[in-house]
Amino acid sequence: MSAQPTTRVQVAIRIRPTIKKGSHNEKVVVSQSGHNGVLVNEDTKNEKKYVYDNVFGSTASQSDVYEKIGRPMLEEAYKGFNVCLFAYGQTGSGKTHSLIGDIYDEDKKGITPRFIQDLFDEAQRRVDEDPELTIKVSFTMIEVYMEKVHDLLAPRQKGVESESLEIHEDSNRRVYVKGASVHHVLGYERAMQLLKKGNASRQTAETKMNETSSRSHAIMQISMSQEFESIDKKDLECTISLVDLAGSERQSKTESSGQSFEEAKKINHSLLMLGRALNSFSDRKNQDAFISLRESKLTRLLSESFGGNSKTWMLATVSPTLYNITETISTLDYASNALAIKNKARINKSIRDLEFRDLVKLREHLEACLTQENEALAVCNSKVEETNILIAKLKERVQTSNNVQIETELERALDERINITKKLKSVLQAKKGGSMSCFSGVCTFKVSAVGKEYFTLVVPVYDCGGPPPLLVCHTDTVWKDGDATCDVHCSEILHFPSFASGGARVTMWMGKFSDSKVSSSVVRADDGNPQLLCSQRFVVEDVSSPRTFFQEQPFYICVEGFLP
Ligand SMILES: Nc1ncnc2c1ncn2[C@@H]1O[C@H](COP(=O)(O)OP(=O)(O)OP(=O)(O)O)[C@@H](O)[C@H]1O
Repeated sequence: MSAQPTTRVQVAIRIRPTIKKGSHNEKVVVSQSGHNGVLVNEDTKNEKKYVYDNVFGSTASQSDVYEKIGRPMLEEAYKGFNVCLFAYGQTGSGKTHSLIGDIYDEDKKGITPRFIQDLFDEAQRRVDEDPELTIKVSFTMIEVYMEKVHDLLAPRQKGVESESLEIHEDSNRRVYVKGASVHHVLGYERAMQLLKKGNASRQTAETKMNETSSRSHAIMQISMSQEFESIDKKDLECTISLVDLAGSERQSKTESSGQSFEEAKKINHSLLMLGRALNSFSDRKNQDAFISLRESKLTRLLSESFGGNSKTWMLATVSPTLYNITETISTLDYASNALAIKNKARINKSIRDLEFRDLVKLREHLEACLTQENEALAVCNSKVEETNILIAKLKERVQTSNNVQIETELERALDERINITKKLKSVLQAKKGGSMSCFSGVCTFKVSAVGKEYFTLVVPVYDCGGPPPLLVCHTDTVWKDGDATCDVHCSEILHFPSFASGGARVTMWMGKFSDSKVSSSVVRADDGNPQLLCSQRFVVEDVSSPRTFFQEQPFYICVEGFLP
């Protein structure tokens, strides 16, 4: 597999303005230094400077923050990269203010509404420029509260706790929340309605530090696809994740008790796990990071954003006062760790694009077969024509003389014609490979863990007059003494198109090892779906860790259908 270029997580700090509360020590000890520095000045002797990608002082506007973070994210999203922004900081330091703000006030609205507005404006501009382009946008919003995942956009009944959802991984090892509602959105207004609804459903409570403190981590996810009618242009898709983390807090300061205390414990635990994962990544102990990302719901959901297929931004918010100095330093250290994390983002080309390319290749292949068959047919026809002429001449001579030699010649010529006809048939049969291929599609998957995994793969076949075929598979993977063994079994093809009644064949191979290609025999559909019973073992020796093996070994299965 070719190496992906790495991109570093972009880290910005926002220092909030002071709020007069009277009783606290409001002495300002944290300030901006240049466009990317933070100066911490607890007393005149202890001055420390931190450096990041961007720093916003207490007078920075919402628009300043958007231009430095939101706009570059939008540009990357339109190129087809997954992008993620997460806001981290002490409770009351301005995460929700920066990420969402007041959506009804032009000056006070945060990064998310500005991003969505620009996303739709840009979509309109692109569609006006290219009428063959369709841009689709969908919106999902979930929260992690007390280590449970909830859909913030699902209808809620008062007093009834909403359903807790499971986190799953698809065959490409992408994490998703099963059952979270996906809302297709046509414009800014609808997106704002959803954002407002999701925000209102979020768990908030009044604490000593913040009147409307977010008690959950909220993840807003926007999926965007750019589909072109012309097959010359590549379809693109991406996921945009905007994460408003619950605030880190010290129980002594927030004076939480009872339910609030339990909430605070869970919040602090998940943030601690996230911090450990950041530490491991910045220390490059990736093996440990892999493990810690699975230790809380939050880190699991954010796993792609650290070290994975995403361009990631972090906005850490801090208070400038001496009263909050311990939390501020902890946030600044947290953010410094994030500076060292490198991701492997790649442009996401959609499956539809592959279908088009497969279709074009198939058409070229069929046209080449047809040309070859026509040429073979023309050669055979001319030979048959020649022997017919010879036979006619010999018959004429037999009629005029009764020569034995001529009769023998005639018999030989007749035999030759039979042979040529037989040859013609076998040439045509060989060219068709038994029967004529009518579709082919290549599916890809990765194994996610040692053991058995059952799954179905969508066969990317374009225009087969119904739902695309589904390949039912399972894998059985063992990692022993440094050798990884993976048995891949294909058992059935569902939704098999009826026009391919000549049967089906599967060919499997493993990414790096194209010489590992193996094909099954052609299995007839016989009025139903082809039952394949096709298994193949792939072995890779000297694998340093199963994780390397799983992440780097895509498997491919080509499914072909044949005409009768
Ligand atoms: N940069 C800022 N400029 C003006 N007001 C701000 C700024 N940052 C925060 N605030 C105000 O401070 C209050 C608390 O901010 P916010 O709710 O965004 O904090 P938070 O970090 O999300 O806290 P929590 O983690 O408890 O949810 C809000 O009233 C918000 O409008």
